[in-house]
Amino acid sequence: MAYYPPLNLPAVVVGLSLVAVIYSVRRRRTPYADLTLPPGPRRLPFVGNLFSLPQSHDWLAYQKWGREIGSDILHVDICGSHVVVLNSAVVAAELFYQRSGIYSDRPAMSALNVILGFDWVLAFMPFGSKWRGLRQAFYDHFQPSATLKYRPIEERTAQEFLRHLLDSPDDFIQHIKQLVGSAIMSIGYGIPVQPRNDPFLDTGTKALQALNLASTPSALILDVFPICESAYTRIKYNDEYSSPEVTYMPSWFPGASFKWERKRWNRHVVGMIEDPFDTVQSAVADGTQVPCIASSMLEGAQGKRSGLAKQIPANIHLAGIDTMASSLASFILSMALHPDIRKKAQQELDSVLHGERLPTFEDQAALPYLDAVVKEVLRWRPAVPMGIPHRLLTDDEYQGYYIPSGTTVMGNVWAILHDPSVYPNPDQFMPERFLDGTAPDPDAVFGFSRRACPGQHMARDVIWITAASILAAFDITPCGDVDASPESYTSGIISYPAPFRCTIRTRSKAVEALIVSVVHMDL
Ligand code: HEM
Repeated sequence: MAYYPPLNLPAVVVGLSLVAVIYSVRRRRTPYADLTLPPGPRRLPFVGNLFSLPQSHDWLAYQKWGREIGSDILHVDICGSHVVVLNSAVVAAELFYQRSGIYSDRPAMSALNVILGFDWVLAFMPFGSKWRGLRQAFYDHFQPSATLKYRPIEERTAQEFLRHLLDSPDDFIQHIKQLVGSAIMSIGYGIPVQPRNDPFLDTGTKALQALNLASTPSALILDVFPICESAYTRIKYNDEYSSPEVTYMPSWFPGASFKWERKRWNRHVVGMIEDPFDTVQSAVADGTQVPCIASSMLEGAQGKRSGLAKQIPANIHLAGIDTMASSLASFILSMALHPDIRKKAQQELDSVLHGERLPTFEDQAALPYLDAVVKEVLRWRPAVPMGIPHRLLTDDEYQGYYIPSGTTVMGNVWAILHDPSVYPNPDQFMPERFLDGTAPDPDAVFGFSRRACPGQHMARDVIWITAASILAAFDITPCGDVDASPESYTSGIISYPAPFRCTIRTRSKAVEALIVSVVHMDL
């Protein structure tokens, strides 16, 4: 549940008005002065759209505004700070892909980067040399051919998940988190996780709570102020992580309540990157380490020198855990609500496995319908529906509109994947759309261009093998009324289904025996 700290309203208005004046003076000096900004909702003087910003489910509000205005590019003004929202695949391609050199930066996200200490997170780093180095190292471990190495771990964790489901099917959400956490900790650190209250996963959960907290509108207001811009510039160009501007900011300053939040959350943010890495270092020293990304990087000179060995696995943990858990929860929800689709996917699985074994990645080519089901889950309920904001590096002109340097540019993943001209009847769950070649793959779910999710191949694999394993072994039916409406999902960077109940039963005694025989040795 997001927590919104109280705002000091008069201070907000005075501060923001000052910023608005600065921005309007800046604007008049540009060669784009005659062009208009993209269309958007009506703005008030100085504060712009500050008071009409969506309070929740931004992706739905921006989709609606776009339809009302009749434009798939929208402009929103927050006290002179510009936000542009892209509601279609075409505009996202033309800006994010064709002009990637200027549309791949990130906004300052001061509450996250400067105050809470998330400056090691690739997803929040400015477009620059530090980002490039980490992204390249990430790519080395997560390009398609490299991710094949992780498949045995993913198959094993999916089988363990079946065993947990067999023991306590009602706790399926807890088991999903355990499954994803187990895969990530094995691949990243070679560390097995505890069945309950695992210390590393618990620290990660708290750090992710802090992340949600610092992504609320009141925290993002910090970015409107030049003082934060200055702190950000130091980080960007001088590789500095301390920021006196923010540290000495008075407590009445809008958004500054996050300074005090630092005390509460920073130890979890730091613990998430330090604790498992310390464990790996000790195990390497005494020769007991299991091969994993952290240990392989520690063996390489580059990883040792630059801290990459610490940052890469922590980034997998932070970026991978809730995103994959959300998608798997949506998969279970979609299967509970669509028994015909579930049965069709199970028939396909039965024709390949004959009830004699559990699925492996070798079966993937023979299961096109299941593949389409997984794509439809990603499209129907995208885990990061508003994407992660990009930032424009220079002034730009598009379709006769002026887009100022520093604009925050959001690809509305939800609107793109629910565009009826690309995905007819977008609100319906219809895997068939991916079988007849009419619908493009829902790649936007993983973001755009140079910032697109580098973990997407692993994510697709984990979701696929888990979906195949569940359907091979279990029937899923709803318990009472289940609400899967877009509004029932949580708001925030990562969106999850509201808690729901369903009945998960093994399909036969034979498959039950199969699960026990495959997994009992590992538990
Ligand atoms: C269903 C699962 C996932 C979804 C829906 C997802 C989605 C996204 C999205 C939308 C972005 C932002 C892209 C942009 O800015 O345009 C992103 C970035 C990122 N993702 Fe994922 N992700 C998933 C799983 C993973 C996993 C498993 C990992 C790690 C192995 C990962 C690592 C990252 C990283 C490091 C970034 C930052 C990239 C950058 O800023 O350069 N993600 N992801």
